Amino acid sequence: MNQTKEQRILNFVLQNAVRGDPCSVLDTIDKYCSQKEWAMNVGDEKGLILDKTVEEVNPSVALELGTYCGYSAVRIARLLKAGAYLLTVEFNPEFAAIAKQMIEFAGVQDKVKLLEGPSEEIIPQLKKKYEVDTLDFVFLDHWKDRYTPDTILLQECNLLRKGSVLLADNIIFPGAPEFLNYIRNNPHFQCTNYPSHLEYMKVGDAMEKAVFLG
Ligand SMILES: Cn1ncc2cc([C@H](O)c3cccc(CNC(=O)c4cc(-c5ccc(F)cc5)cc(O)c4O)c3)ccc21
Ligand SMILES: [Mg+2]
Repeated sequence: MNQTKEQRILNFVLQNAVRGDPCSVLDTIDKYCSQKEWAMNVGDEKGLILDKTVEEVNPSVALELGTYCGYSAVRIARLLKAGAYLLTVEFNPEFAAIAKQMIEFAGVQDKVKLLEGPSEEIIPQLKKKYEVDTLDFVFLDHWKDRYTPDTILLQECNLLRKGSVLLADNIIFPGAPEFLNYIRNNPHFQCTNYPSHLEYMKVGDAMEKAVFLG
């Protein structure tokens, strides 16, 4: 049976990265996806913006929407303080299986809880089923037309508190115009744009940070 691209990425990591070393896993994925097969990981350039935001927020509880192969889950988890954790949501079972192995190989499995299912189902379960009070940090990287409804759902479920930080990928490419319009015209959010480039390409992209004002 032919391997999927995501399986090829995982195998390249298992054979070339250092087990238990998150940075080596990230570097190995970036090497494969820039030299062999492009894939929609946040990548090394936008990854630095993600790193700086996570370090600035220093979250106790973080949420990621769109795990894919686990690249940004590893990227976020490696920066979390003792006792802090990341909940990452993936609805595609193949991607979830790859990400689980990627996260375990990187050695960050104790800091990451991979939740399988669509965000619109998982978000309303976070308080009762996953014992979340509020979220300190949310990374949005799933379907771009879901950024706005899920941001609204997070507010409706009282999962944001004054100072909660959202960071959204792909504001320019593929683009999230409806989200940009929603969040920038919403008085409950303070927005900052971070111009960058599409992962592994010379194409322009950007990330948008939105701080919830309560
Ligand atoms: C509801 N729900 N709940 C959980 C959940 C999880 C998923 C999956 O993880 C998933 C699957 C497919 C696509 C995405 C979104 N990502 C993208 O579409 C993207 C595209 C490109 C790009 C750029 C240039 C191209 F030419 C083509 C694609 C660059 C990027 O960085 C991306 O993030 C996410 C989906 C819906 C989900
Ligand atoms: Mg993305």
